[in-house]
Amino acid sequence: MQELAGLVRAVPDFPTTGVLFRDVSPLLASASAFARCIDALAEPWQGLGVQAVCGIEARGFIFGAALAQRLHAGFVPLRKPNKLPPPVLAVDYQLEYGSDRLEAQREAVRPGERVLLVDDVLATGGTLAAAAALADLLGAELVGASVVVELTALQGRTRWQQGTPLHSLLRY
Ligand SMILES: O=P(O)(O)OC[C@H]1O[C@H](OP(=O)(O)OP(=O)(O)O)[C@H](O)[C@@H]1O
Ligand SMILES: Nc1ncnc2[nH]cnc12
Repeated sequence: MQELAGLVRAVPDFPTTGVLFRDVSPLLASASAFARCIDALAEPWQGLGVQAVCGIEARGFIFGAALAQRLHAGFVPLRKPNKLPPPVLAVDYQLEYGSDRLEAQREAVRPGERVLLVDDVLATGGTLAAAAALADLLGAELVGASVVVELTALQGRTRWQQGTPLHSLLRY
């Protein structure tokens, strides 16, 4: 985990002044670190019958697609507005630096399908909470969520639903 942490770059004042951006690009660029990261993300969910991994645009797609393969699950993209053809379901949310909307195709998940949410970073928790609300709208059974980086000072975990597992690999 130490090696993975060393491959997340801290970038001050990006994308706006006052934000310390955690950049996972160096981790992705290392074949061994990326593989270890996917191993570690998959570990808590082995044997829990995850049927679909829902990755959050954009960086959540990278980790989510690889994790879906590792868990022998399908992949469902949760996308920013106006990217998916209709019919879609949508949830609006606030970010550390702005507001946004997540959309999923209405038929993307079968009712009761066991889904796992994946993203690169948990900051204020708005994105992951919106993804959980979207999974609910889709009629999915939410098994839990995994993120690579948790920014603990922003207390995003307090916006996560109690009783549903939320795993993070690296905490700052
Ligand atoms: O916990 P929160 O405060 O909601 O923030 C976390 C979200 O912010 C970033 O995404 P961003 O919207 O910047 O999009 P990107 O992945 O397309 O760069 C990150 O990838 C998470 O999805
Ligand atoms: N500080 C941060 N670094 C990387 N991604 C983020 N998403 C929200 N806040 C972020």
